[in-house]
Amino acid sequence: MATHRVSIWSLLWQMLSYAPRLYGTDTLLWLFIAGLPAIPGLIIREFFNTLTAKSDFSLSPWVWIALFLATGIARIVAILTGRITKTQHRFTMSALIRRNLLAKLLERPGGEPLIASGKPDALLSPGEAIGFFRDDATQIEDTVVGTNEILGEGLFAVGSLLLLLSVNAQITLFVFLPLAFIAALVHLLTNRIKRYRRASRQATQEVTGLIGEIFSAIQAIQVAGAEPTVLDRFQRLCDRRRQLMVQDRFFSTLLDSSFENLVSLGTGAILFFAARSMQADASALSVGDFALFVYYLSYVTYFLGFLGSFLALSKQTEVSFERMEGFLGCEAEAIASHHPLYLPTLTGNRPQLNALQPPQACDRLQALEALNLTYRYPGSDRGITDVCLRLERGSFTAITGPIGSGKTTLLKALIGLLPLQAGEIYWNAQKVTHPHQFFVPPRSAYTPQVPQLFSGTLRDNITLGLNYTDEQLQWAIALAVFDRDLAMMPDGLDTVIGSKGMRLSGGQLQRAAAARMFLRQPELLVFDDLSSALDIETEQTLWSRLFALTATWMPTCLVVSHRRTVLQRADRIILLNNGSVETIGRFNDLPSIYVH
Ligand SMILES: Nc1ncnc2c1ncn2[C@@H]1O[C@H](COP(=O)(O)OP(=O)(O)OP(=O)(O)O)[C@@H](O)[C@H]1O
Repeated sequence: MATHRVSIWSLLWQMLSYAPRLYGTDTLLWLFIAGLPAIPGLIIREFFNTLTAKSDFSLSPWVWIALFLATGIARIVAILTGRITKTQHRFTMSALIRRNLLAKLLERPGGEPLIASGKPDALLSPGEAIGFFRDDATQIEDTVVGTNEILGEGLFAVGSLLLLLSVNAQITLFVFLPLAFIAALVHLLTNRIKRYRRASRQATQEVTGLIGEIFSAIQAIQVAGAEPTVLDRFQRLCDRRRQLMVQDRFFSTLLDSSFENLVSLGTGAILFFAARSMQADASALSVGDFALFVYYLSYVTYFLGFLGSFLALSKQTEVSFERMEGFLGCEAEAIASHHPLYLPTLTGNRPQLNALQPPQACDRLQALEALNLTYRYPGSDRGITDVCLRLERGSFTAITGPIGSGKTTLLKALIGLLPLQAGEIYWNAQKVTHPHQFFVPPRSAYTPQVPQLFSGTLRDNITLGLNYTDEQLQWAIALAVFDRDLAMMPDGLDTVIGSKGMRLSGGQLQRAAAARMFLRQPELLVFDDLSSALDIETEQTLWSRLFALTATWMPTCLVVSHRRTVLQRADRIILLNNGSVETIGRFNDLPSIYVH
């Protein structure tokens, strides 16, 4: 969990030092874009002074007009180029945030529920989590890329201010009046700015979450005839979001317009005093000086309004970082940390990603021991308590027990998909300190009750991008008893299996996921209820093929099952009840009610 708050400015600095050359080029261009309008002011002064015969240059007014147009064209070219660098920098910034968010999410134990703001009762659906990748990443992107615009505008505002001071210092000092008001206003309203932003983000998250749930449960909604109820809830959430978004936007716009009005009032006051001073002493300000004053004043005042909006934006960006800290349970610096992104460069070069290599062999599993494993789901007393188990090399251990007795929780806690609240795990008598990083191929592989497959080809789903030969693939597929199914697929391994593997049956999904495990030849195979999707014969064939291999590869198996044939085959059975071990033994040791 985040322990100290890092300042938003230090985070922005961290972000913009990620691509210094790109940022530098973009900043230069924006200095140009912001600075070029300063030149017409001087031209205008000389133009008017030429007309009133007070110019030091004896040039025709047409020369000034031509120069005026040339500056305009130069600015258009700078803006066009600046747009290219700005776009590149913009997407680099949000890509870095998204990359870090994803990396942090993948570092977490995979089975741990997603929670917002570190509160166990604020569970998040995957749809809700998308808000961090979309809205918060974009918010940060906007602020980072806004820094060089504010820098450009600021630099030239300071230049203009110096010029104004040289023309008439007394009048110019009034410029600082609106600035003081703006700073005070932002300071005073910081909490409110952040509160409104938090509420609107939360409401958006809820709507996105419900959309995600509706899409994943569309069939269940139709079967239950729940469309009106779901739509009603959707409408209520949308209404709430509308109100909170309007509140947030209204407040931001109100702030922006307050800044502009403050600035306009300041401008009015300055012009009033300038006019009075001209009336009192005609030599104090020439017509050209007055024109120059008006021109540069708008330049300074525009910056003041912009600065006010940027300060408010930075407060809203603080909310984005705080939300991400709460969601990921890490410091904000980690969210802005530097890592390669492999994005195409401005010149179109696309950096090459290193090809992923299959996992290398690890130390052989001789014995896996777990002592007093305990995990209870956040905000409930359900889970597992003080579970001990020992798996010997090449053994076949089955976990069984009534529905909800904690079988899945035990598997997940053992292999680090859920963070342990108590207990210890030993691999060959060595303590495992980070199970979620340790129990991955080639040490261990796991197939959950509902395996996760992705839209793509069968080959991609089994290899997951690693370099395996077709021969290795065919071997793993045959081992998973998927060979006959594959033979009937017209495109073979290149068959596209649809979103989440929806074109496969439940049994095919399970066996495709099993092939993915076998391909990596892990020391430990963990299956959660393979029996639920396979008929007895197919499951028997799978185990027989697996055990026939012991000469080349001797995996240790830990499986959840209720099936009699599996329990009879098991070297050891762990019977769970209500989250605790009731019996450990062999098939004949089980109480008769558990033997189907
Ligand atoms: N994410 C969760 N949040 C809160 N409670 C949960 C969560 N997941 C599971 N539980 C509860 O923890 C207990 C153990 O669940 P678990 O899924 O481990 O049981 P199981 O024995 O695998 O059940 P089944 O045979 O139905 O697969 C159950 O009472 C369940 O309701």
